[in-house]
Amino acid sequence: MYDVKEWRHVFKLDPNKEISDNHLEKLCESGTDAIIVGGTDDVTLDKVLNLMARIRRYTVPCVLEVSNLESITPGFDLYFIPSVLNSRDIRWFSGIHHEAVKEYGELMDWNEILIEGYCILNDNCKAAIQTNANTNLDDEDVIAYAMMAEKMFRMPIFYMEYSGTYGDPELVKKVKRQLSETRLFYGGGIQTVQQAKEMGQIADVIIVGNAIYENFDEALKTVNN
Ligand SMILES: CC(C)=CCC/C(C)=C/CC/C(C)=C/CC/C(C)=C/CC/C(C)=C/CC/C(C)=C/CC/C(C)=C/COP(=O)(O)OP(=O)(O)O
Ligand SMILES: O=P(O)(O)OC[C@@H](O)CO
Ligand SMILES: [Mg+2]
Repeated sequence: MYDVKEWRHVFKLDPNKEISDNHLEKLCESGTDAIIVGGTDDVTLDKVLNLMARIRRYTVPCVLEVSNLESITPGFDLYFIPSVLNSRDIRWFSGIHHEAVKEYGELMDWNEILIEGYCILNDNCKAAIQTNANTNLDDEDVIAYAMMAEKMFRMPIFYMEYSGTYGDPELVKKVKRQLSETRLFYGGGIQTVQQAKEMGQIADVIIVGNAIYENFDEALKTVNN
């Protein structure tokens, strides 16, 4: 199922973290809609290739969320390219992307590439620090970024990224009301079934990341809620 419009739940696996074969099998066969491979720290080609090969034993769609140019490899079903709308540094919005397209544009299969308009909302997360994101945003600011993603840039995905901390369901609701075409991805701090239910009822897709490494049994239960 490679159509993100059909997705409700995704696990995000960090190539820089260990996962046992047993846990990986349970995630891949859980009924989740896809596995995203992505992270911020030490994402190397070797680690990405290793994780991709292990996920490839299963039929679940497998997506690379590109975090640097060095670790891009063929073999994934889809490629998600983050573009950080609230970065203070244009490199993370379009700069690296421009370099990449200049170098590899002719080789890229645009049918398998989706741009994610990221709005990073947790000041302390690694992605916010790396991209120098302005997280000092009120609700109207976030809604404006969502509208830009959909109406101005026609991005297929608007990603509310609270990485490591649970976000504000009321704000996610307000953003959801603004979007009709662009899919709303919510990620951050989902550790329990209750949280998955709450955000899953609002956002189009919820992403569960760190809980996989911190509380595996609870993370697994977040599917189908
Ligand atoms: C060979 C082949 C098949 C080619 C495919 C062609 C292709 C896809 C080419 C790419 C073209 C392109 C436009 C590339 C641009 C690439 C790029 C590097 C863009 C910048 C990405 C970016 C803005 C990264 C910033 C960080 C970020 C937003 C990361 C997202 C992931 C994230 C937030 C993870 C959570 O962090 P985590 O590490 O889990 O944190 P904790 O440890 O605290 O949990
Ligand atoms: O790791 P957590 O906090 O679950 O966040 C998931 C994902 O949005 C990270 O990019
Ligand atoms: Mg993480």
